[in-house]
Amino acid sequence: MRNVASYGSIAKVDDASAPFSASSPAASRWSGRRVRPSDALYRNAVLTVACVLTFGLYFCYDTPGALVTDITADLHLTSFRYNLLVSLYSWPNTVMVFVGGLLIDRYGNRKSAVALTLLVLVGQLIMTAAVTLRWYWLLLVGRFVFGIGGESLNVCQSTIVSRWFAGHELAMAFGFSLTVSRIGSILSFNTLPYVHGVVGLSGAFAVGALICTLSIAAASVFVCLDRYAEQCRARESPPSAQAWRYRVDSVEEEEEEEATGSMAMELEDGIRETTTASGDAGPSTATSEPPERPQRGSARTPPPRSPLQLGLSFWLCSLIGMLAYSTVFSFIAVGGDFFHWRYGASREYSGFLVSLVYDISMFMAPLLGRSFDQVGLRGIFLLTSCALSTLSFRTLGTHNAHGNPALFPRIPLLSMLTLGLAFSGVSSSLWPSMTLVVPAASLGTALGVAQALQNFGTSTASIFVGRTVDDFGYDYVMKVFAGVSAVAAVLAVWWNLDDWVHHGGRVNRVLPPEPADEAELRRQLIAAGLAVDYVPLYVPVYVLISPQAIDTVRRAYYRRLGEGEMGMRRRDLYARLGIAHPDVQRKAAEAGVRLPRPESLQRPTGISAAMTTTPRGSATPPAAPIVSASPARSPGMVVPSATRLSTPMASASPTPSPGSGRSIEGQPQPPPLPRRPPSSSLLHRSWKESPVDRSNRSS
Ligand SMILES: C[C@H](NC(=O)[C@@H](N)CCCCN)C(=O)O
Repeated sequence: MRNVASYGSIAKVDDASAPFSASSPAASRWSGRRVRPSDALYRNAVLTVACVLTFGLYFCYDTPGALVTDITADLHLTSFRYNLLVSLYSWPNTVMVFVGGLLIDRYGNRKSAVALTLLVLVGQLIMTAAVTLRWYWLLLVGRFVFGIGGESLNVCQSTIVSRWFAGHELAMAFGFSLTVSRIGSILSFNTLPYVHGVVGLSGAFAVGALICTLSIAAASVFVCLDRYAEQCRARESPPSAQAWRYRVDSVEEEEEEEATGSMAMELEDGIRETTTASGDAGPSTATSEPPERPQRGSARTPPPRSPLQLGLSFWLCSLIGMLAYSTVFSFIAVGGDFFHWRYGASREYSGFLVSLVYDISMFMAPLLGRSFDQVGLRGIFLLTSCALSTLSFRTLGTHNAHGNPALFPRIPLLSMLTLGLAFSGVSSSLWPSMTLVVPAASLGTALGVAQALQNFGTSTASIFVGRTVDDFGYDYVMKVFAGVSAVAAVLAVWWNLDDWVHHGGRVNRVLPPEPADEAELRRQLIAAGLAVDYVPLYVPVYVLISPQAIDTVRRAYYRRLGEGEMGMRRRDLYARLGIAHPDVQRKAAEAGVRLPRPESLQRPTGISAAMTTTPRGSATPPAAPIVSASPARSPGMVVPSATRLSTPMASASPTPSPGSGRSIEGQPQPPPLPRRPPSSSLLHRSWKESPVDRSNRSS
């Protein structure tokens, strides 16, 4: 997968470790226990404030559109001047939002959220002052500032959502954020004309500024919630545990490792964890923002990737978004005019048809998001949505002899319904998919690039429409839009194939349940002494010296010697008794090495010494201890088979008593047998008593 340090996971880590048991957050608050970041209430609060972050932005973004006739009349704007004002949101963002993404990766979501909501407010206040003073140039300045803050705020919101809700809630959380944004747009279109009638243009812009303060309040609450989550995590997780990061299952391991310099282990029962000495990059990450930037304390902290390193999958996804969004956004900008011109629709009905795109998206976004979380298929849905978009524009642009749409005669409503569905599908599947194809540390950068491309596409499409409509008419524009959507669909096919072939179909997979459960399981294992809470650097070492690894090597070696299970057991018995195996004695004799006397062979170190002095180096390996593959279970705890891999030998075996020593690998020995003088009769009896052993011996 790709690694997103899910706040969900972090929250559950808190959940697992915190000494709370009450399930109702409200009840627990009254009973004295603190609310934990993993509580549903807490997470819903985070989602709410994350959604409200862009509410003011979307309300104000659509203010010129909602007041187009009033603005142009009151400020005496030509069509060109009006369009310049509108497009000044997008043009700077073909570059600036990319810079914003980099800064978000660098400074983190909390600082960014506050700074960007403030910037949006400042932009809106400048515009309010401009319409009051009737200074057009100031209006342009205000829109410019507003746009710079606004698009980066979109990116910031996406990174917050993806980090708190990574996993099986991701798309739904994105869906809710889209819904709130759409409500902002719809509210703007439906209330501002009335507000303007009551308080005038300045008042209408001031209402927008007022709503922007809501977003600032949301950003402030987010800072508190996020910081509290970080504190919980820091308090309840030991530093080494903080280095654990749980992966969203959809980013390939190799990408993860490449991106974070980490090592991923796949445990036997499919638990996938990533340990990392890194995390999101940033200068202030050492201790300040664990949820965003988990502790690393390592020089291996990778910087966010440069856009060129983000991979084909990301670029395809961004291009699809650019094409799909640019057609819809620029259509929305001229839709009212189009319906009036083509169908003679009234201003109200045209407005209704255009707003259907947002209306449908508002309702569909969380529903689609939930479906994506449950069935996956984001990539397939993005492809279907692009195809549906093609169909919608094609039907709007193809007309019969009477000038009515050929496929849906006199019912542009149907085309708009399908376009609304298509737009919902694109917006609901694109952004969650985006978070699955790039490493967490580069998410801000990636979303910045994607938004920059989208702004470039939208600005270009708007200019294209402006220049084309007069000469070739709307039908031509609709056909071009259908063609652009078809290209997006083709890219979506490519994107799906690439993802399927190279990444195992991650964008279409159902994300696993929150890895929090795994975190809890690990915590229980550690508490029970059945797993180690090791630091990332030790992981490769641990894999190499794990009981399984040693046992595998031992078995492979013995098999080469032609020995079966019983032969191996016999060697174990020798080892327990601290006696050199006859093979060892023979090889020692061949090599001219004097074995220590039997008394000293009681100590495995004696064996080790004897073994290591074997000149050929390939002499019989030490008799490795029998490793228990079934550690004891603590009451009420489910221990998966994975336990074996994560169970240190030290905890699987009692502490070696003096004299039991360690094998050559430094592993603790199983409990020693009662110390008695080595006796060949004892060994003899052991063999003789087992018929299997007997046959083994004779063979
Ligand atoms: C999330 C996405 N928004 C964007 O991509 C913004 N760049 C566009 C803002 C335009 C607001 N009407 C979306 O709205 O689906």
